[in-house]
Amino acid sequence: MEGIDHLADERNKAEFDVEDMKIVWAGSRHAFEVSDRIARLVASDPVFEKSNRARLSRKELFKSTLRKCAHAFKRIIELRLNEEEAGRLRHFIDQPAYVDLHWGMFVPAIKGQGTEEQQKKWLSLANKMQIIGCYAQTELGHGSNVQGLETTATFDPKTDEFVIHTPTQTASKWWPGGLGKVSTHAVVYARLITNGKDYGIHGFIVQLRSLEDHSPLPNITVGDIGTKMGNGAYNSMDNGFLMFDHVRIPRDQMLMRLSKVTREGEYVPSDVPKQLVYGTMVYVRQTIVADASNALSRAVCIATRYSAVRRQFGAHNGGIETQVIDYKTQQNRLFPLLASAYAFRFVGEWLKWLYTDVTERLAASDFATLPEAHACTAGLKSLTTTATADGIEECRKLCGGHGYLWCSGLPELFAVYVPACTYEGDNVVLQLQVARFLMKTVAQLGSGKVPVGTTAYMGRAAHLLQCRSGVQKAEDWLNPDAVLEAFEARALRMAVTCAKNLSKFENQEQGFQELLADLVEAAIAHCQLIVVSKFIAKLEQDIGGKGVKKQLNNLCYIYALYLLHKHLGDFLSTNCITPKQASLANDQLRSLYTQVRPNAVALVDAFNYTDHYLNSVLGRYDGNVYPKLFEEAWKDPLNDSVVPDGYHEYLRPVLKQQLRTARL
Ligand SMILES: CCCCCCCCCC/C=C\CCCCCCCCCC(=O)SCCNC(=O)CCNC(=O)[C@H](O)C(C)(C)COP(=O)(O)OP(=O)(O)OC[C@H]1O[C@@H](n2cnc3c(N)ncnc32)[C@H](O)[C@@H]1OP(=O)(O)O
Ligand SMILES: Cc1cc2nc3c(=O)[nH]c(=O)nc-3n(C[C@H](O)[C@H](O)[C@H](O)COP(=O)(O)OP(=O)(O)OC[C@H]3O[C@@H](n4cnc5c(N)ncnc54)[C@H](O)[C@@H]3O)c2cc1C
Repeated sequence: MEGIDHLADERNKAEFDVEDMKIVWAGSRHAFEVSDRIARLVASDPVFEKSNRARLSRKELFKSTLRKCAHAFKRIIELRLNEEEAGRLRHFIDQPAYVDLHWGMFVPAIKGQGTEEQQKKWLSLANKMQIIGCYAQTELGHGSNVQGLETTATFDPKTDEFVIHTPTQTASKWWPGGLGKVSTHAVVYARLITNGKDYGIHGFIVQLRSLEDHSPLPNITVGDIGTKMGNGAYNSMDNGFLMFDHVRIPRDQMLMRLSKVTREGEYVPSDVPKQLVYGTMVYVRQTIVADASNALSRAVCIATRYSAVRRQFGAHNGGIETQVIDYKTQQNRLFPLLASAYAFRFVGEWLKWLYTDVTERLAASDFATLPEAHACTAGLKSLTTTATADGIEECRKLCGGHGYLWCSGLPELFAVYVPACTYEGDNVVLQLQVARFLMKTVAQLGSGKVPVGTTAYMGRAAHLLQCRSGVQKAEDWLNPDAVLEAFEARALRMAVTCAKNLSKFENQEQGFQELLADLVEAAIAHCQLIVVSKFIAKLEQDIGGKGVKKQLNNLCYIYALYLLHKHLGDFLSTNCITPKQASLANDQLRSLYTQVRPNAVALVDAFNYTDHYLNSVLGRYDGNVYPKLFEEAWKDPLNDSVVPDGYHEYLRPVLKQQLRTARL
């Protein structure tokens, strides 16, 4: 059956041009061409083989990761790949590795927080990978509470050095990726102490290992924190621990673009917001949002193709059974995830723009949009990673029993992805940042300060607090104004209710702690509004290609109406819509599922994933699932021999014993 396209019928049903949709998904023709070329390059290179990852021991997996990274770097140089191409190469190699932290956090931290001189010195080494760095912030005792970090950097004016020290066990650095076995250097976050005064958390470049033989430098204890969830998965990464025993570094290894310490030990505070020390996290959160659509689309691609291949029930007299994708329950679980993948793609594009915009403003000493950029990156990182992790698990269930097999690609994808809900800020902690931002914005309403950007809708409070939805028939839910008004009114009313409840407390912080759960829900409502509004804004752009806009339109309203259905309690209890209007939204949703159904396989083909990247028997492009499941099963080490190891020691005696007992 090799070579037959089992999904050909599905592909023939499509009502739009897949090639055009591929360009929309990639962001531009150029981005598509780069991705396509690099994906094929990776798929055809045997060093990047990954189908056996589950069967490797941790040590073998780690070594194979080192090999892949070294080979990738060699190819980057040989082929003179630019930054964009190198990024795609790392993406399609699809194996978490120290390079992620080196390029994704160490280098950006130096760029963002280092002086020009420091950048010149350290980036020239880091860019050639003559040093490899990680981002050592989290400690055993504190991760979310950055202000609670305990590691100290005490200035010694006698020697013009900082003394980096781990005063307690809980102060040990714990978790940094790339730290355990690879990094030669780290940006270490520590409390800066000079002239006996603690000035809070600052970044320092610290060498950890010898550049000659890789052994830890004196007074440094470093190692890997141990195996993490799942086979393969994130275990290719050497998340590490690190302790300092009065390690000395020159003063000029404090990252001094923001605040400084002089030769005399005087602390010169930053003349820009001190929160810029958190800038690397804002950058990475933005990349995590962009990446959410990759992970979710991958799971959705697998579940959609398999749902079209898989048949259950519906046959009489041995006839052909129903494709499971035709069940409305399957559609109601799958299509909102398909729509979310597209929604996250577009909100990711927008967030990238916002990040670039705030960076340019900061360079021009305009700090006005920093709080919004922080709130958006934090809130959207939280929203998209939670939905993606849950979505991958839902896709596994959508594939029935076979989804539980490692070779479905879904268990490993889940295990790799789920820590995104925790790293770079726990998702609840991040939504609470959004909530604080919203409470401030609500408090300023009526003060003359006009809310802008993603909170601009709050400026229309007079209308949004009392409006009633005008939806009268199901199709009215396809009106962008009706959808936006419902989402805006819900978000605003939830935020205002929280603010009112907060005002009943004498102590605002105590009130905030008491209302945490409601505040998180208000923050989520605000973030969902952002995603819906950016999807609608995308549809207002000039999108060409046969039938493409129609499909995106359907997906946009599936995303919005599914959220409305899922959070019906919010919409009803805030009186934004009536039960009748909710029921009309459901009718519209079902109709949209019917319209998406013939296009579903083509909509996931538009992601343009190679079989290598998907690494899934169930998600194969050709849909040839069953013979390939057998092939994979035969490859399992347990099937190397017909009679298993241990038979003579442990099985035979039991069987013989039973035989004797049975004879008695
Ligand atoms: C060989 C081939 C190579 C090819 C190339 C490869 C290319 C690869 C590229 C890869 C690219 C990217 C990949 C990246 C991979 C990532 C892998 C993930 C790794 C994960 C790393 C980590 O987890 S690092 C650790 C992260 N830690 C956290 O996130 C901690 C969470 N906590 C916090 O962020 C904060 O402390 C807090 C937000 C919770 C705030 O705490 P607190 O209430 O104590 O507040 P503060 O007193 O500290 O501050 C209060 C005011 O500051 C505002 N604030 C807070 N944070 C920010 C911010 N980030 N920006 C701006 N403002 C901020 C806050 O709002 C308060 O403001 P006011 O209310 O106005 O006072
Ligand atoms: C795979 C992985 C890779 C990582 N890589 C790095 C790295 O490279 N560098 C680095 O420095 N760190 C790294 N980390 C650490 C990561 O950033 C932290 O784990 C993360 O910030 C969460 O902090 P925590 O572990 O202290 O969680 P905690 O804060 O202890 O969270 C525990 C629970 O408490 C809740 N909670 C905490 N505070 C509050 C609050 N104020 N209000 C309400 N609820 C609260 C949380 O919601 C959560 O449910 C990594 C972590 C993982 C899992």
